[in-house]
Amino acid sequence: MAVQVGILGATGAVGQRFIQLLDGHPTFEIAALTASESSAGKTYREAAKWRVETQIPEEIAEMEVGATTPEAVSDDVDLLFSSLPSSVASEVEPEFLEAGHIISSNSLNDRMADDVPLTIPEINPDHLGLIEVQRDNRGWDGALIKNPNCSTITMVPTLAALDEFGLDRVDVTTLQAVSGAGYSGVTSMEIIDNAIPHIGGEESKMESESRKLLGGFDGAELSMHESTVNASCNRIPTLDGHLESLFVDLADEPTPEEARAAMREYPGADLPSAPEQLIHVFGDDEPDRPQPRMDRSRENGMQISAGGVASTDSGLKYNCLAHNTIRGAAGASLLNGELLVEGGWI
Ligand SMILES: N[C@@H](CC=O)C(=O)O
Repeated sequence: MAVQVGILGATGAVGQRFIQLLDGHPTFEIAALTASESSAGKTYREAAKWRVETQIPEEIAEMEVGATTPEAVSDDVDLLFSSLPSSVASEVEPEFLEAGHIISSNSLNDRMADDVPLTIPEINPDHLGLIEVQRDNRGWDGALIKNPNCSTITMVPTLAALDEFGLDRVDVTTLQAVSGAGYSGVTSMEIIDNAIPHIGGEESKMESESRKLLGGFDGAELSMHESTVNASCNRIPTLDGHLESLFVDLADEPTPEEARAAMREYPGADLPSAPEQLIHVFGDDEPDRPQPRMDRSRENGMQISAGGVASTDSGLKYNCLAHNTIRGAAGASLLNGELLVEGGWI
């Protein structure tokens, strides 16, 4: 049986990635597309300036776009994906939740709320149990689940793999693609021949979300992971794919070989859109990988890459990379939607 899904904020950059990733999905069928009032009533083709490298699926191009209100979305829709700007999402998502909808959201609001699961299916699927706590607290029948920010998703799988060695401290510097800022987020005059050493709010997101993802859940409450995470975030003129350089302190001082093996062997998830292998790890013979253009599309853009693993005085250093608008945004919400189905929440 197909699961009927809707996309809130379907015309934006991440909304378009949802449409691309849902095309041909084995269980999810798009039944609703919403956008701002000015797009409501138009066909998707009229409402959206399509910017993804594949074509708009024909049946989606002709679908009518609705307003982003619970009244405009049929009760038959089983799952909503949200890629709304957080200022809109913080107003509108509660209205859908009170109307009983289940939302897998990429938006920033509520990611750090104590009763909202922030999940990466391969890392902390057990945190979905927070939905019961959320329903008790908020008194709604719906459910809200969030995925982390793209730059957090890029590094956390590698940290989860290394945590078996006792993760104490992480210092990360990012080189983030322009698509992370959304369409026209950074102008060509600002970014060509340049790098911008500031992305508003990004550092604190990486520092807090990563510790929630790696933290524990005892069935009632979450606890944050005890490590210290320091982030420095930079915008560079790549189109897609966030590259990050990490220095990590690990209590057990693994060798680079042991660290590479832990990352390679870290288990994936048995979900339709999950990569076969979560982390692709480059060896010493390819010290210049991963690279955004070469490695962001591995396993349909859903795989994380790591490389350059080497020892330091207090631990290890390495680089990692992920496709920010696929694995780091729409693909992350999609996987969380698949996790909700697998867990019987839908
Ligand atoms: N906040 C991120 C979004 C991810 O792609 C960024 O600015 O890059």
